[in-house]
Amino acid sequence: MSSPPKLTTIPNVIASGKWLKLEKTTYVDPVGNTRTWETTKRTTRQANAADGVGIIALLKRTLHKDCVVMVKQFRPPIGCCTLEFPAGLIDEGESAEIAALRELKEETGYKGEVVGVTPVTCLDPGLSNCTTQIVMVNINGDDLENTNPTQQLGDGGKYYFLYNHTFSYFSTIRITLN
Ligand SMILES: Nc1nc(=O)[nH]c2c1ncn2[C@H]1C[C@H](O)[C@@H](COP(=O)(O)OP(=O)(O)O)O1
Repeated sequence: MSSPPKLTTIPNVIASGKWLKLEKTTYVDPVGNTRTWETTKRTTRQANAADGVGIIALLKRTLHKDCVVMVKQFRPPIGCCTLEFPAGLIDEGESAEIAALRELKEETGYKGEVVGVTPVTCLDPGLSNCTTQIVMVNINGDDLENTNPTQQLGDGGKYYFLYNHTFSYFSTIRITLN
């Protein structure tokens, strides 16, 4: 089976904010028609890295069933709380693995160990060029450092808001696996 031709695209910025921009992307389709597509992009993208990581973290404790660690948090675009895998943007100079362990510590308080990482994937390519790597992490729940995990939410931006509503807006949920 032959692979589809790589298309040349020309972006034209329609609107730009601190975190996101909206572009009109012009491209020529495989039969020669010039078309456009409305595309959102993150302004924070680092060279040679995915935009962010999603973390599938397994909490392992002696005499307990394993748990998947998730976070409940308020998400402004949908105006309500979601139950999600811990996740976050990759900072400048970070690998996906380092970003995953940092975000897991910040959002749940757990110290983890990376056991796997996926290739870069695009979760909503009809909307955005935004990319993610899923990082698989094990948490040794018997480790003293992991017996009383405390979130490390900063005191700026959304976290200031979250600090005052910690329980209802950002909490760790453990789902037991059978
Ligand atoms: N689209 C966004 N709009 C904002 O107003 N602010 C945003 C957007 N995307 C990210 N951010 C800000 C909010 C946080 O202060 C930082 C980092 O978020 P991070 O924790 O890495 O990622 P999520 O948990 O997935 O929000 O970026």
